[in-house]
Amino acid sequence: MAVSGRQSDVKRIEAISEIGSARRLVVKIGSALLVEEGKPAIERLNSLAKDLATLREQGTDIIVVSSGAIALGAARLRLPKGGRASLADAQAAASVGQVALAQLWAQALGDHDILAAQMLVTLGDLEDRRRYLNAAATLERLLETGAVPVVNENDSVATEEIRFGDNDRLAARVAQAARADAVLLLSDVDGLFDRSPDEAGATLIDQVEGVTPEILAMAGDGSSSGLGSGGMASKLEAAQIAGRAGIMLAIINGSRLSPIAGAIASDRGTVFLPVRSDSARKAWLGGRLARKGTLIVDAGCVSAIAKGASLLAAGMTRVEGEFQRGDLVQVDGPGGEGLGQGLVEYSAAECRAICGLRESEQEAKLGYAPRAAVVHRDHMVRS
Ligand SMILES: Nc1ncnc2c1ncn2[C@@H]1O[C@H](COP(=O)(O)OP(=O)(O)O)[C@@H](O)[C@H]1O
Ligand SMILES: N[C@@H](CCC(=O)OP(=O)(O)O)C(=O)O
Repeated sequence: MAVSGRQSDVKRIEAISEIGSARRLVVKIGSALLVEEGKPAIERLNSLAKDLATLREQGTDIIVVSSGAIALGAARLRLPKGGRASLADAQAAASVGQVALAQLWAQALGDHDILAAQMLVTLGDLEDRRRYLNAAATLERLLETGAVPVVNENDSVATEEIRFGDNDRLAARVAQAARADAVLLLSDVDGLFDRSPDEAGATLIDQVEGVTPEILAMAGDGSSSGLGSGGMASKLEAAQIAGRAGIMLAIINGSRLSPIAGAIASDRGTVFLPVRSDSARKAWLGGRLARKGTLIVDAGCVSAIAKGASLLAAGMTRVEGEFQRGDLVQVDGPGGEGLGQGLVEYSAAECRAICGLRESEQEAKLGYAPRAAVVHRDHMVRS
């Protein structure tokens, strides 16, 4: 069973109307769509399950990423603020709500003779390469058996600093792990608008090629519709993660009945075209989220990195954060512009000691022969 290797077996899909031809599809549904006033939105869930069953009959593997545990659990436990008043509340609510959520999916998919398989993951499960490959293998096996994995974050154990918090980025990471061709994020809006859809004159963007700073600005402060946590900002981050892995991502309106069939028929929504197809390992690295620190580099280093060179100590001007050798760090240019991220070859203290030094000057500071680079190009992914 191949779970690593290149992403080249991902089929290139460029329009919502082509979703039906996807070999493997991840569909994410948010809390706001699945839970209404503390109760499951059964009609919507059943209609979505019917769409998913149709796609499966046509030969598309389906993975569901479903939010809603906290919202459902909070209503059952009568917790304030939808269970989000504190981390402890959210974790308790998720424990109670996840049982209900799994039952709902088992029933909705079961009506179409499809077995639902619950899979709860934490950020750490997908950040560590070995655990990531293990999760990938589980997904692969489940799909082989014909079950539909229903994935959610394991909210009852995930801690604040190391959690996704939104299921948009989780969906993109799952798509990468499963080598899916496309991700559909179901929202309560038709897609990405050029400004908040509540503002007069807001226009739907049909297609995005590369999530630029201008595109990111359209999501505003990232606030969401209420029950959810990610807002449009986390959907754009998800698009970046998927795009880097060569996977198309689309945002469509999930509030209507038969949302996927409707979006395929009308081709309405926002499509984020895959920007490149990194190797599976580089795509995994680029999609990692838990950065431990930042290395700031000078203009010369910016152009060297742009040409594919490694990050050398001589080009480093500042080191932020505390990290150990092998940790993931962000790499920024002199103006704070994000250049990429990679696995660092030194601890933060060692980086500070050799910051700005040439190779010949480093040994005296380190007490041992310096390594080839601070971040080697093979372990760096550009933004
Ligand atoms: N530029 C934008 N385009 C579309 N929606 C936006 C934009 N800026 C902010 N939003 C808000 O993002 C919300 C969708 O995110 P969210 O509520 O987190 O959904 P979900 O719970 O489905 O993940 C929309 O209802 C809208 O209010
Ligand atoms: N994992 C959480 C959902 C996180 C979240 O709020 O996601 P979303 O509603 O998609 O913005 C839950 O099941 O309640």
